[in-house]
Amino acid sequence: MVLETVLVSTALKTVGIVGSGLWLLPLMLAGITYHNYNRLDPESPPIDAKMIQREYDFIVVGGGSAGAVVASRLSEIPSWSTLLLEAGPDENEISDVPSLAAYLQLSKLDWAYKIEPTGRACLGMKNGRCNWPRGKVLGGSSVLNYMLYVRGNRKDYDLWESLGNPGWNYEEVLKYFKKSEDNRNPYLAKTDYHSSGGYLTVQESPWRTPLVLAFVEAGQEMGYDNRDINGERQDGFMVAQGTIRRGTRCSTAKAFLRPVKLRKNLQTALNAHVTRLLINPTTMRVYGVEFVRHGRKQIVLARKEVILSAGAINSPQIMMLSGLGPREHLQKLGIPVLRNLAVGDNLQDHVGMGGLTFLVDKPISIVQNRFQAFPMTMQYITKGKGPMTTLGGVEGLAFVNTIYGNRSWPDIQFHMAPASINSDGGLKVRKVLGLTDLLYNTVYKPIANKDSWTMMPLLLRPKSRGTVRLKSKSPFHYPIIDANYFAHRADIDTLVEGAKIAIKISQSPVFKKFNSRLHTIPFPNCRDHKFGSDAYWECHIRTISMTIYHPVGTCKMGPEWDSTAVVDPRLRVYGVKGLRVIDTSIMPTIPSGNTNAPAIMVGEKGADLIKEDWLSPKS
Ligand SMILES: Cc1cc2nc3c(=O)[nH]c(=O)nc-3n(C[C@H](O)[C@H](O)[C@H](O)COP(=O)(O)OP(=O)(O)OC[C@H]3O[C@@H](n4cnc5c(N)ncnc54)[C@H](O)[C@@H]3O)c2cc1C
Repeated sequence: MVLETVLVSTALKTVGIVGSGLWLLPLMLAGITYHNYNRLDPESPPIDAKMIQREYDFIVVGGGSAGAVVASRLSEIPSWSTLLLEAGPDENEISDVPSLAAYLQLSKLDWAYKIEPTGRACLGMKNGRCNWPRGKVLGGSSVLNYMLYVRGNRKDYDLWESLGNPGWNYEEVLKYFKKSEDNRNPYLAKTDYHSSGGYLTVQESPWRTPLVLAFVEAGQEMGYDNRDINGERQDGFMVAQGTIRRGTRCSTAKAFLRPVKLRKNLQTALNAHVTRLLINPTTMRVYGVEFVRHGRKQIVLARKEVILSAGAINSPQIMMLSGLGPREHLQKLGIPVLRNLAVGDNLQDHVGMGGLTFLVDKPISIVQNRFQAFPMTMQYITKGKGPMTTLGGVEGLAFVNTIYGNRSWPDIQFHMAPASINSDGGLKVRKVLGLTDLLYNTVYKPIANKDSWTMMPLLLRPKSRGTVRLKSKSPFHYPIIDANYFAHRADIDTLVEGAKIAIKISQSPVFKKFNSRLHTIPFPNCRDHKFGSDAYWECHIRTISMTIYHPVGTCKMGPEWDSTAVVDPRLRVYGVKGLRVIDTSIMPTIPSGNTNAPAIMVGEKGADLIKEDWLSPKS
């Protein structure tokens, strides 16, 4: 009876989260419950604090990739008390499953943002607007992400330091990447660039298709090495590493918060939406935050500091709601300006070309309706193996350079997946992308459920810059996000070159074994251009302009003389006492690679900066 109740309630809860179209859920949930997964897991979920004290030493706003790290590390000091406020709930059984990553988008664990239409990008999405998922859950976007573990290029961090940020060069940040890491692939763990024993588990998915091996071999045929792209050099091809543990997702909440949940000096409050900072306008000191929890407005005070780790959209939103931001914008909304700062500027994201599809003749790709629910689910539950452990479908990664880049600092990344938009028969992927019916029905429906694979060329260092602005004074109105993709001509030119390299890779001899060929139904809005010409690829890129969800830069770190800087190199907000920002928004330029590991690195380093500032004899 107890078992049945648990099953039914978990199933109902989950179906509410991911929709009812998922045929394998009941089976999976039965298996998970039968094996009493929670009890076997040495790290059971964190404790949601019912009662919140009046005052803490530190308040961390947002328990995402960076915030979870900050809260965990601050609570290592027994005499400091820390409160972590997170707007979303805890993770669930579905978010644990690596292959179901896309199913979390547009669910209640997603802020479900959309960017403004520009007419230059996202033309194949409904109303010309791309979806911008962000995790609204403990663990933040590390719960929604595709788990790819990528650090970026050493030159990214050397650049940060050269912009006036001492302590942020590659050698310095490498220490922090390694501090977090527990790499479980021995061939990587033993190198100088990786480590074992940290909180964050990193390993390859235990399952792969022959297509990823062909991808790596094709890279070699093109003159690129099969190498650890997080190691000495970045250019090359490899089977992806991911933040997974025993075949399931290792979010930052699992990695950094669960092991320390019994510490008396750390409290975590879920479903606590921070609405503004409390700032004394005379002293310009932040002394607490206001938040809404279960419909009730509350305040909590900070003795030492408030740390904003709400991510690249919400950290600037909270600052602007509190009177810290661009003067004219705040005045227009009637928000008293406490400090004129370039908050919300400098928005950068990796935009890529989605939908490039190659068909193959052999049954070697991921085709949703071919996978057998029962054996696949049992393999996942009992052994942590099989297709359900694939990193959101992505198997291979590569860094290459176009004619505009160079080998030591590649300008294009490829994500290779043994599936494409057609592989689930139109059930989910087209929806999370927000594709128009015309585009899907014309191009992808004719090949629905056919064996295929994709490569997504991604622009690593865009020149275009966007903004985040408030829609209104209400903390519950979504901010206006203008990604401003392709404002700069060079961005589109580089991506077109990336597309051509991708096609060359797909034509290499190794892929011929599978009779791999480009899917050539033209996009309806691109028919005026000759298929395969530069102009056609440009039109394709502007039609399925794909974010891979890496917004950064909106509370830029920089030296005092840089008028666009919001935080100093110790991540303290200029002109305000007791306030730091520690998340992807501080990045002055976007790293050349996926941003989760860099966000965790920022969390690690940020926590150490706080410790240095409060514990050194001088302070
Ligand atoms: C769908 C998707 C796929 C991705 N795939 C990858 C990948 O494979 N590899 C990779 O490296 N990167 C990936 N990324 C990017 C990566 O996950 C992010 O860059 C990283 O998680 C950002 O970390 P953060 O700490 O800046 O913000 P987040 O992790 O987003 O954390 C912000 C937290 O603050 C909370 N919050 C926001 N506002 C408030 C408020 N007002 N009050 C209280 N709490 C608040 C949020 O709910 C959230 O928990 C992906 C991202 C997404 C969305």
